[in-house]
Amino acid sequence: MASVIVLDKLAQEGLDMLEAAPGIDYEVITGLAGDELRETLTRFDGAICRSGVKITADALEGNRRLKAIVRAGVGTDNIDKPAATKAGIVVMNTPAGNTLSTAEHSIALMLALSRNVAPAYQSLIEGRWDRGKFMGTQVAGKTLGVIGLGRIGLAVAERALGLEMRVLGYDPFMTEERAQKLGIELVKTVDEMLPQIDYMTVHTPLTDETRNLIDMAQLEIIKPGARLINCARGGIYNELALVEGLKSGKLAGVALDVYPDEPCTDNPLFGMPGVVCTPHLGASTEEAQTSVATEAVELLTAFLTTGAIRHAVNVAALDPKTLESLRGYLDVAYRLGRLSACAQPSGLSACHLLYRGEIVHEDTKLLTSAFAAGLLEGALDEPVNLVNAEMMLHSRGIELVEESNSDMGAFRSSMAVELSAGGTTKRFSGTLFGKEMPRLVSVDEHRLEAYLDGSMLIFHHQDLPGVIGAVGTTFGEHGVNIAQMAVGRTNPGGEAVGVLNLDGEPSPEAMDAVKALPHITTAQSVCLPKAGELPSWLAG
Ligand SMILES: NC(=O)C1=CN([C@@H]2O[C@H](COP(=O)(O)OP(=O)(O)OC[C@H]3O[C@@H](n4cnc5c(N)ncnc54)[C@H](O)[C@@H]3O)[C@@H](O)[C@H]2O)C=CC1
Ligand SMILES: O=C(O)CCC(=O)C(=O)O
Repeated sequence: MASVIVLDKLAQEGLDMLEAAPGIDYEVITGLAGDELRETLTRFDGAICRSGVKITADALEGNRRLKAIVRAGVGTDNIDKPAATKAGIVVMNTPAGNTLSTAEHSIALMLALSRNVAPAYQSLIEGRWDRGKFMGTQVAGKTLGVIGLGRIGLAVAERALGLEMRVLGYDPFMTEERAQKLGIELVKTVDEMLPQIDYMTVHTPLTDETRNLIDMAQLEIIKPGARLINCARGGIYNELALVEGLKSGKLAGVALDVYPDEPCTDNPLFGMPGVVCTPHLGASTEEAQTSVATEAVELLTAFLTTGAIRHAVNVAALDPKTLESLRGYLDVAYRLGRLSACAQPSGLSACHLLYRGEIVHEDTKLLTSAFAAGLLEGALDEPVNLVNAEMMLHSRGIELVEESNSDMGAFRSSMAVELSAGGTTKRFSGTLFGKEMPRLVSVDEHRLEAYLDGSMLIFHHQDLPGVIGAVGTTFGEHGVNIAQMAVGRTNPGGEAVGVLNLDGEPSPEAMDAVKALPHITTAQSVCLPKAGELPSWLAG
C-alpha cells in the first residue's frame, strides 16, 4: 500500500479519485510547517500540494521514504527542487489545468482597473452615488504588453485581441512567424515595449531575469498613465517602484494577485488609489481546481503504481510505454552500474558509456541515470534513483560521458562501460537476451557470455590447462556451487578472464583461497540482484 499526503486544500474530485485508487492510502493534513512538516513527510510515499505549504530543504532533510511531490498547479517555487532532486524525489506539476482561469483573472483585473470597479463599489456601500468620480478608460483600441508568451500569456493575448486591443509581446522563446500568425507584435526587449503600452501583464516564472523587471529605471521610459497587472509571481514588479510610480502619476493603476511573501495582508500598495489586489486567486475557479486536482492525483498514482513520470520539473519524462520498452535495458544499465561499483570500489574518476545499435534511438539519458544509480547505490546512505544519481555522481567529481553509435556490432543493442581510476581502466559490456535476460558479454577486451545476476566471480588468469579446474575445486572445498561458467581470451596461452555464476556468495576464506591459486591475477566477487529482481524505482 502506498501512502499519499495532501498538504493543501484540494478539490473534492481529486480526493474522490484518491479514495478510489487501488493500493493507495491517503491523508489530508494542511497547515504543516517546520519540524511537524519534516516528520510528517517521512511517513508518506507521495505528496500533493498547492502553493500554501513550503517544502524547503529542511522539510526534506533525512527523508528516505518520499518518492514524489506533485504540485496541483504550475509554479513549483514553493518546493526546494535541488533538495528534492538530491533526495531522489520526483517533482511534477499540472501545467495546463489552470491556464484559462488565470488568463481570465488577468483580464478581469485589467478591466477592474480600467473601470474603477473596486473603489466604485466601496464608495457605493459607504453611501455615495459618485458617478462623476469614477471616469474609466475603454480597453478597445489600447495597447497591451504581454511579457511571457507561454500558456497563460498567449491565452491573455488571445482574449485581449478579442477585446480589440493591440497586443505587443516579449518572450525570448517566441518566433516572429508564430507571433505574427497569432496577431501579436513581437518586440526584442522589454524597454522597446514600455513607451508604447497602456497596459502591461506578466506571465513568466520569477527568475533572476524576471525579478524587478519593472523597477525605478523602467518608470523613466514607460508610457505615462500605464496600468500594470501581475498574476504570475510576486517580485516581477518591484513593489516600491510601483508605489513611486503611482505617487508620481507615471502609473495610473496597479493590479496584483501575487506577492513576494505570501500570505500577504500588509503591503504598501494596499489602499493606494488606483490599486486593486486579490489574494492569489488566479487559479481559484471550480474548473481549474477540479482539473489540477484530478491531474495531480493521476500523475502521483501513475508514478507510485507504474513508475511513469509525466510533467516532471527535475527529471526526464518516463511514460508507461517508454518505461515498458526500456525496462530491460534500464535493468542492464543498473546491473552494469552495480558490477562497476564492485569492480572499481575506489578512486573512480570517470565513466564512459557507449550505447550501440538500436538502443541509441531510445532515451539513453535514462539508461545513463540507471547506470549511475547502480554505481552509487551501495556507497551512499541515502536513496539513489533516476532522479538524483547523475547529480550525486557529479557532486563526487566523477565525470560521466555518454556516446552513441548506431552500428550494431555483435548485438542488436549493447551498452559498454569504461571505468577510469588512477591511470587504469576497466571495461564491461552488457546486452539483453529476449525481453528480460541481462547478460554480461565482455570484460576488458575479452568476449564471453555470462548471466548478469546473483552472485558472480570475475577472475583474470593466464590461459593455462588446469587453472579453471583449480578454481572449481577450491570453491568446491568451500561449499560454493558453480551454476555456470564463461571464459574469454584473446590469444591461447595469454591473459584470459573467467566469469562464474555462483549459487551463493563465496566466503572471504574461499576468495582468499582462489586469489592464492597460481596463475590467477585478480579475483573479484560481485553480488547483483537475482534475475528479475528490480530496484523499486524500476519495478513500478
Ligand atoms: N496567479 C495564479 O494563481 C497563477 C499563477 N501562475 C504563474 O503564471 C506563470 C506563467 O505560467 P504559464 O504560462 O503556465 O507558464 P509557461 O511555462 O507556459 O510560460 C512561461 C513563459 O515565460 C517565458 N519566459 C521565461 N523567462 C522569460 C523572460 N525573462 N522574459 C520573457 N519571457 C520569459 C517562457 O519562455 C515561457 O514562454 C508562472 O509563474 C505560474 O506560476 C500560474 C497559474 C496560476
Ligand atoms: O494553487 C493555487 O491556487 C495557485 C496557483 C498558482 O499560482 C500556480 O499554479 O502557479
